[in-house]
Amino acid sequence: ATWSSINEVPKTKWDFIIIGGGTAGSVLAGRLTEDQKFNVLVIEAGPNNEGVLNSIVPGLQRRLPNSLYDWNYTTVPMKGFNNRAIAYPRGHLLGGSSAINGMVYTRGAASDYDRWAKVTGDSGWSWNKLQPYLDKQEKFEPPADNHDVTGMIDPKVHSTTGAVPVSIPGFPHPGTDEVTLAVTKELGGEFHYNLDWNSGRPLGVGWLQATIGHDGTRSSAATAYLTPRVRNRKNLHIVTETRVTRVLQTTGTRGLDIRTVEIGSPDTPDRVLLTAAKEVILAAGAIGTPQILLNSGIGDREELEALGIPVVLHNPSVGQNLTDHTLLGVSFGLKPGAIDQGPWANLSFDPALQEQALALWQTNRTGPYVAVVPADHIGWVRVPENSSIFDEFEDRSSGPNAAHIEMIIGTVADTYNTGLSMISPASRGSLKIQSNNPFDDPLIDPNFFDSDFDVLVMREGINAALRFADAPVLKNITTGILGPLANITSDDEIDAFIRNSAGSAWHPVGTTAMSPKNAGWGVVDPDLLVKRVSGLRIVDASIMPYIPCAHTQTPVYLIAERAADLVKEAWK
Ligand SMILES: Cc1cc2nc3c(=O)[nH]c(=O)nc-3n(C[C@H](O)[C@H](O)[C@H](O)COP(=O)(O)OP(=O)(O)OC[C@H]3O[C@@H](n4cnc5c(N)ncnc54)[C@H](O)[C@@H]3O)c2cc1C
Repeated sequence: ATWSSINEVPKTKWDFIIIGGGTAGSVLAGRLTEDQKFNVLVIEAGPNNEGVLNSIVPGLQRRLPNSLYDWNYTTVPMKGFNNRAIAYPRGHLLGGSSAINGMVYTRGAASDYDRWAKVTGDSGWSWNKLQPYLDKQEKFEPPADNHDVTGMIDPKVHSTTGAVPVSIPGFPHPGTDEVTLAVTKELGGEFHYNLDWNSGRPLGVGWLQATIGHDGTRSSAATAYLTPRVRNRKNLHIVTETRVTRVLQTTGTRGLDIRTVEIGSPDTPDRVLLTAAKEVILAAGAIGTPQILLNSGIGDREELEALGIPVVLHNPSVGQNLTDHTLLGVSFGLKPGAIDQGPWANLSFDPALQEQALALWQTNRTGPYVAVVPADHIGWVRVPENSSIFDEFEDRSSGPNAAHIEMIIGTVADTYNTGLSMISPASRGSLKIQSNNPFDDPLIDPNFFDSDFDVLVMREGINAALRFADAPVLKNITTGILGPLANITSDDEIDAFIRNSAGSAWHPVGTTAMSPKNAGWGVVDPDLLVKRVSGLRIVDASIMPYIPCAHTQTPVYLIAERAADLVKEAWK
């Protein structure tokens, strides 16, 4: 059942307490309670996801950041961003960030996972060994408008039997799509048509896939794994609007046995303590998880002591290695009438059209709101092999089939857009706490563009967008690049523009990274148990040692699906 106060939850013996009912937490809750002998409690800080219209209708996604369903964080000012601080949304409801995200469904390159396997010494994290978990995770369905997807995806690399409905856009944009596909034919090479970039070999341009199924509705970890049937299980209890402040040594145990969870609210000094018989599983995400560990005295000794927090375990890796992708919009003007965009061309700006789109969605799940944005393709490209970048810097991508840059391609009104993401970053940031008050916001420092490599690759991304737009079919109908890039040519000016304009793709990972079992760095072992502690596991985006060249929800789903098996195996 789902409750909204810890006082309502029946008192019982919990085998597992999951902190955070987000993307990973929902998967774990659903999978662990398949075994009736496990009694599971999920504690989620945000509200229930059920009935939250903005989270249900894909086209209303943009209303979720900076709302009640967002933690509403801001980063620290970042030097590489010319001292800009930026908003940093994180999901604050059941389903977590999967319930507020952009729904793009990407897996990255096979070599991204093989790199995890290599650095952790656990082949279980390799692309091949993770395939069964992809099968359990994905439920590929026909798109909302039922169009034939032959030639638009490779069915061999998709599962139709997993938990999370996935499809390609159910409201395509024929005029734009025709142009984009014509570019792939004209240019080929780095922009060749890739039938399915979710095959482990992403390079090229192919159709966008999203966690939106046949019903034109967002699938989140909560809608897919915490279905009404699952919530009815006697061995699953979910409590929302309840915040975990710390994890604690369990009374009567020796060594560092941490299976006790402290719940609190800023409105009262009262705290509730709950203990799990088997494990506490931290799934509070790349920001929440290290924050709870630091509040609990697990982190760098000197920094904790400076805040007056008693040190439980000295581990300077906690909160380090924060890695994220940067984003930069690059647009080209379209000649009037060059692409027939139908009646919805101004949807993004026109409230009357937005009302019509919502009405259509509500009537029969059709219209533009079955998709999140009017973009139907993604291109994945590499910096050319002969680029001088590699004279100075080592390549940070996971291998020759991994991408450095992502281009999200579509049109809005009279602009043809290539949203660029720098997805092979060298920069690493950190997550720290600013006081011993667990309710204070953490200090989030993605440290974007700390490394010049990242700026140079982003500049190469702009060059790639220019090469793309130079295809005759596009060149004929566009008026050139828009914004400041139209008037600047020197590398220094371009770099300044990048540092002044880029944002985040909202993909923070790596703040409690996994490392080999006896490594002197890292926070969790390859089985995701916290090093030098018993009873405490971490399952979420924090454990990634490297960020994949992918939007991060699918990698999190894979981590959580495998983790569920690791936990079941440990307690069978
Ligand atoms: C705006 C936005 C757009 C994105 N777009 C995409 C996209 O299009 N495609 C994609 O693949 N990825 C996208 N991502 C990234 C992706 O959604 C995340 O990487 C992924 O969902 C993270 O999963 P997680 O389980 O690690 O954390 P989350 O899903 O964030 O879950 C953490 C949960 O823990 C809860 N929690 C935190 N602290 C506490 C506490 N102290 N007590 C109790 N509960 C707590 C949170 O409320 C949350 O529910 C986007 C993210 C955002 C924010």
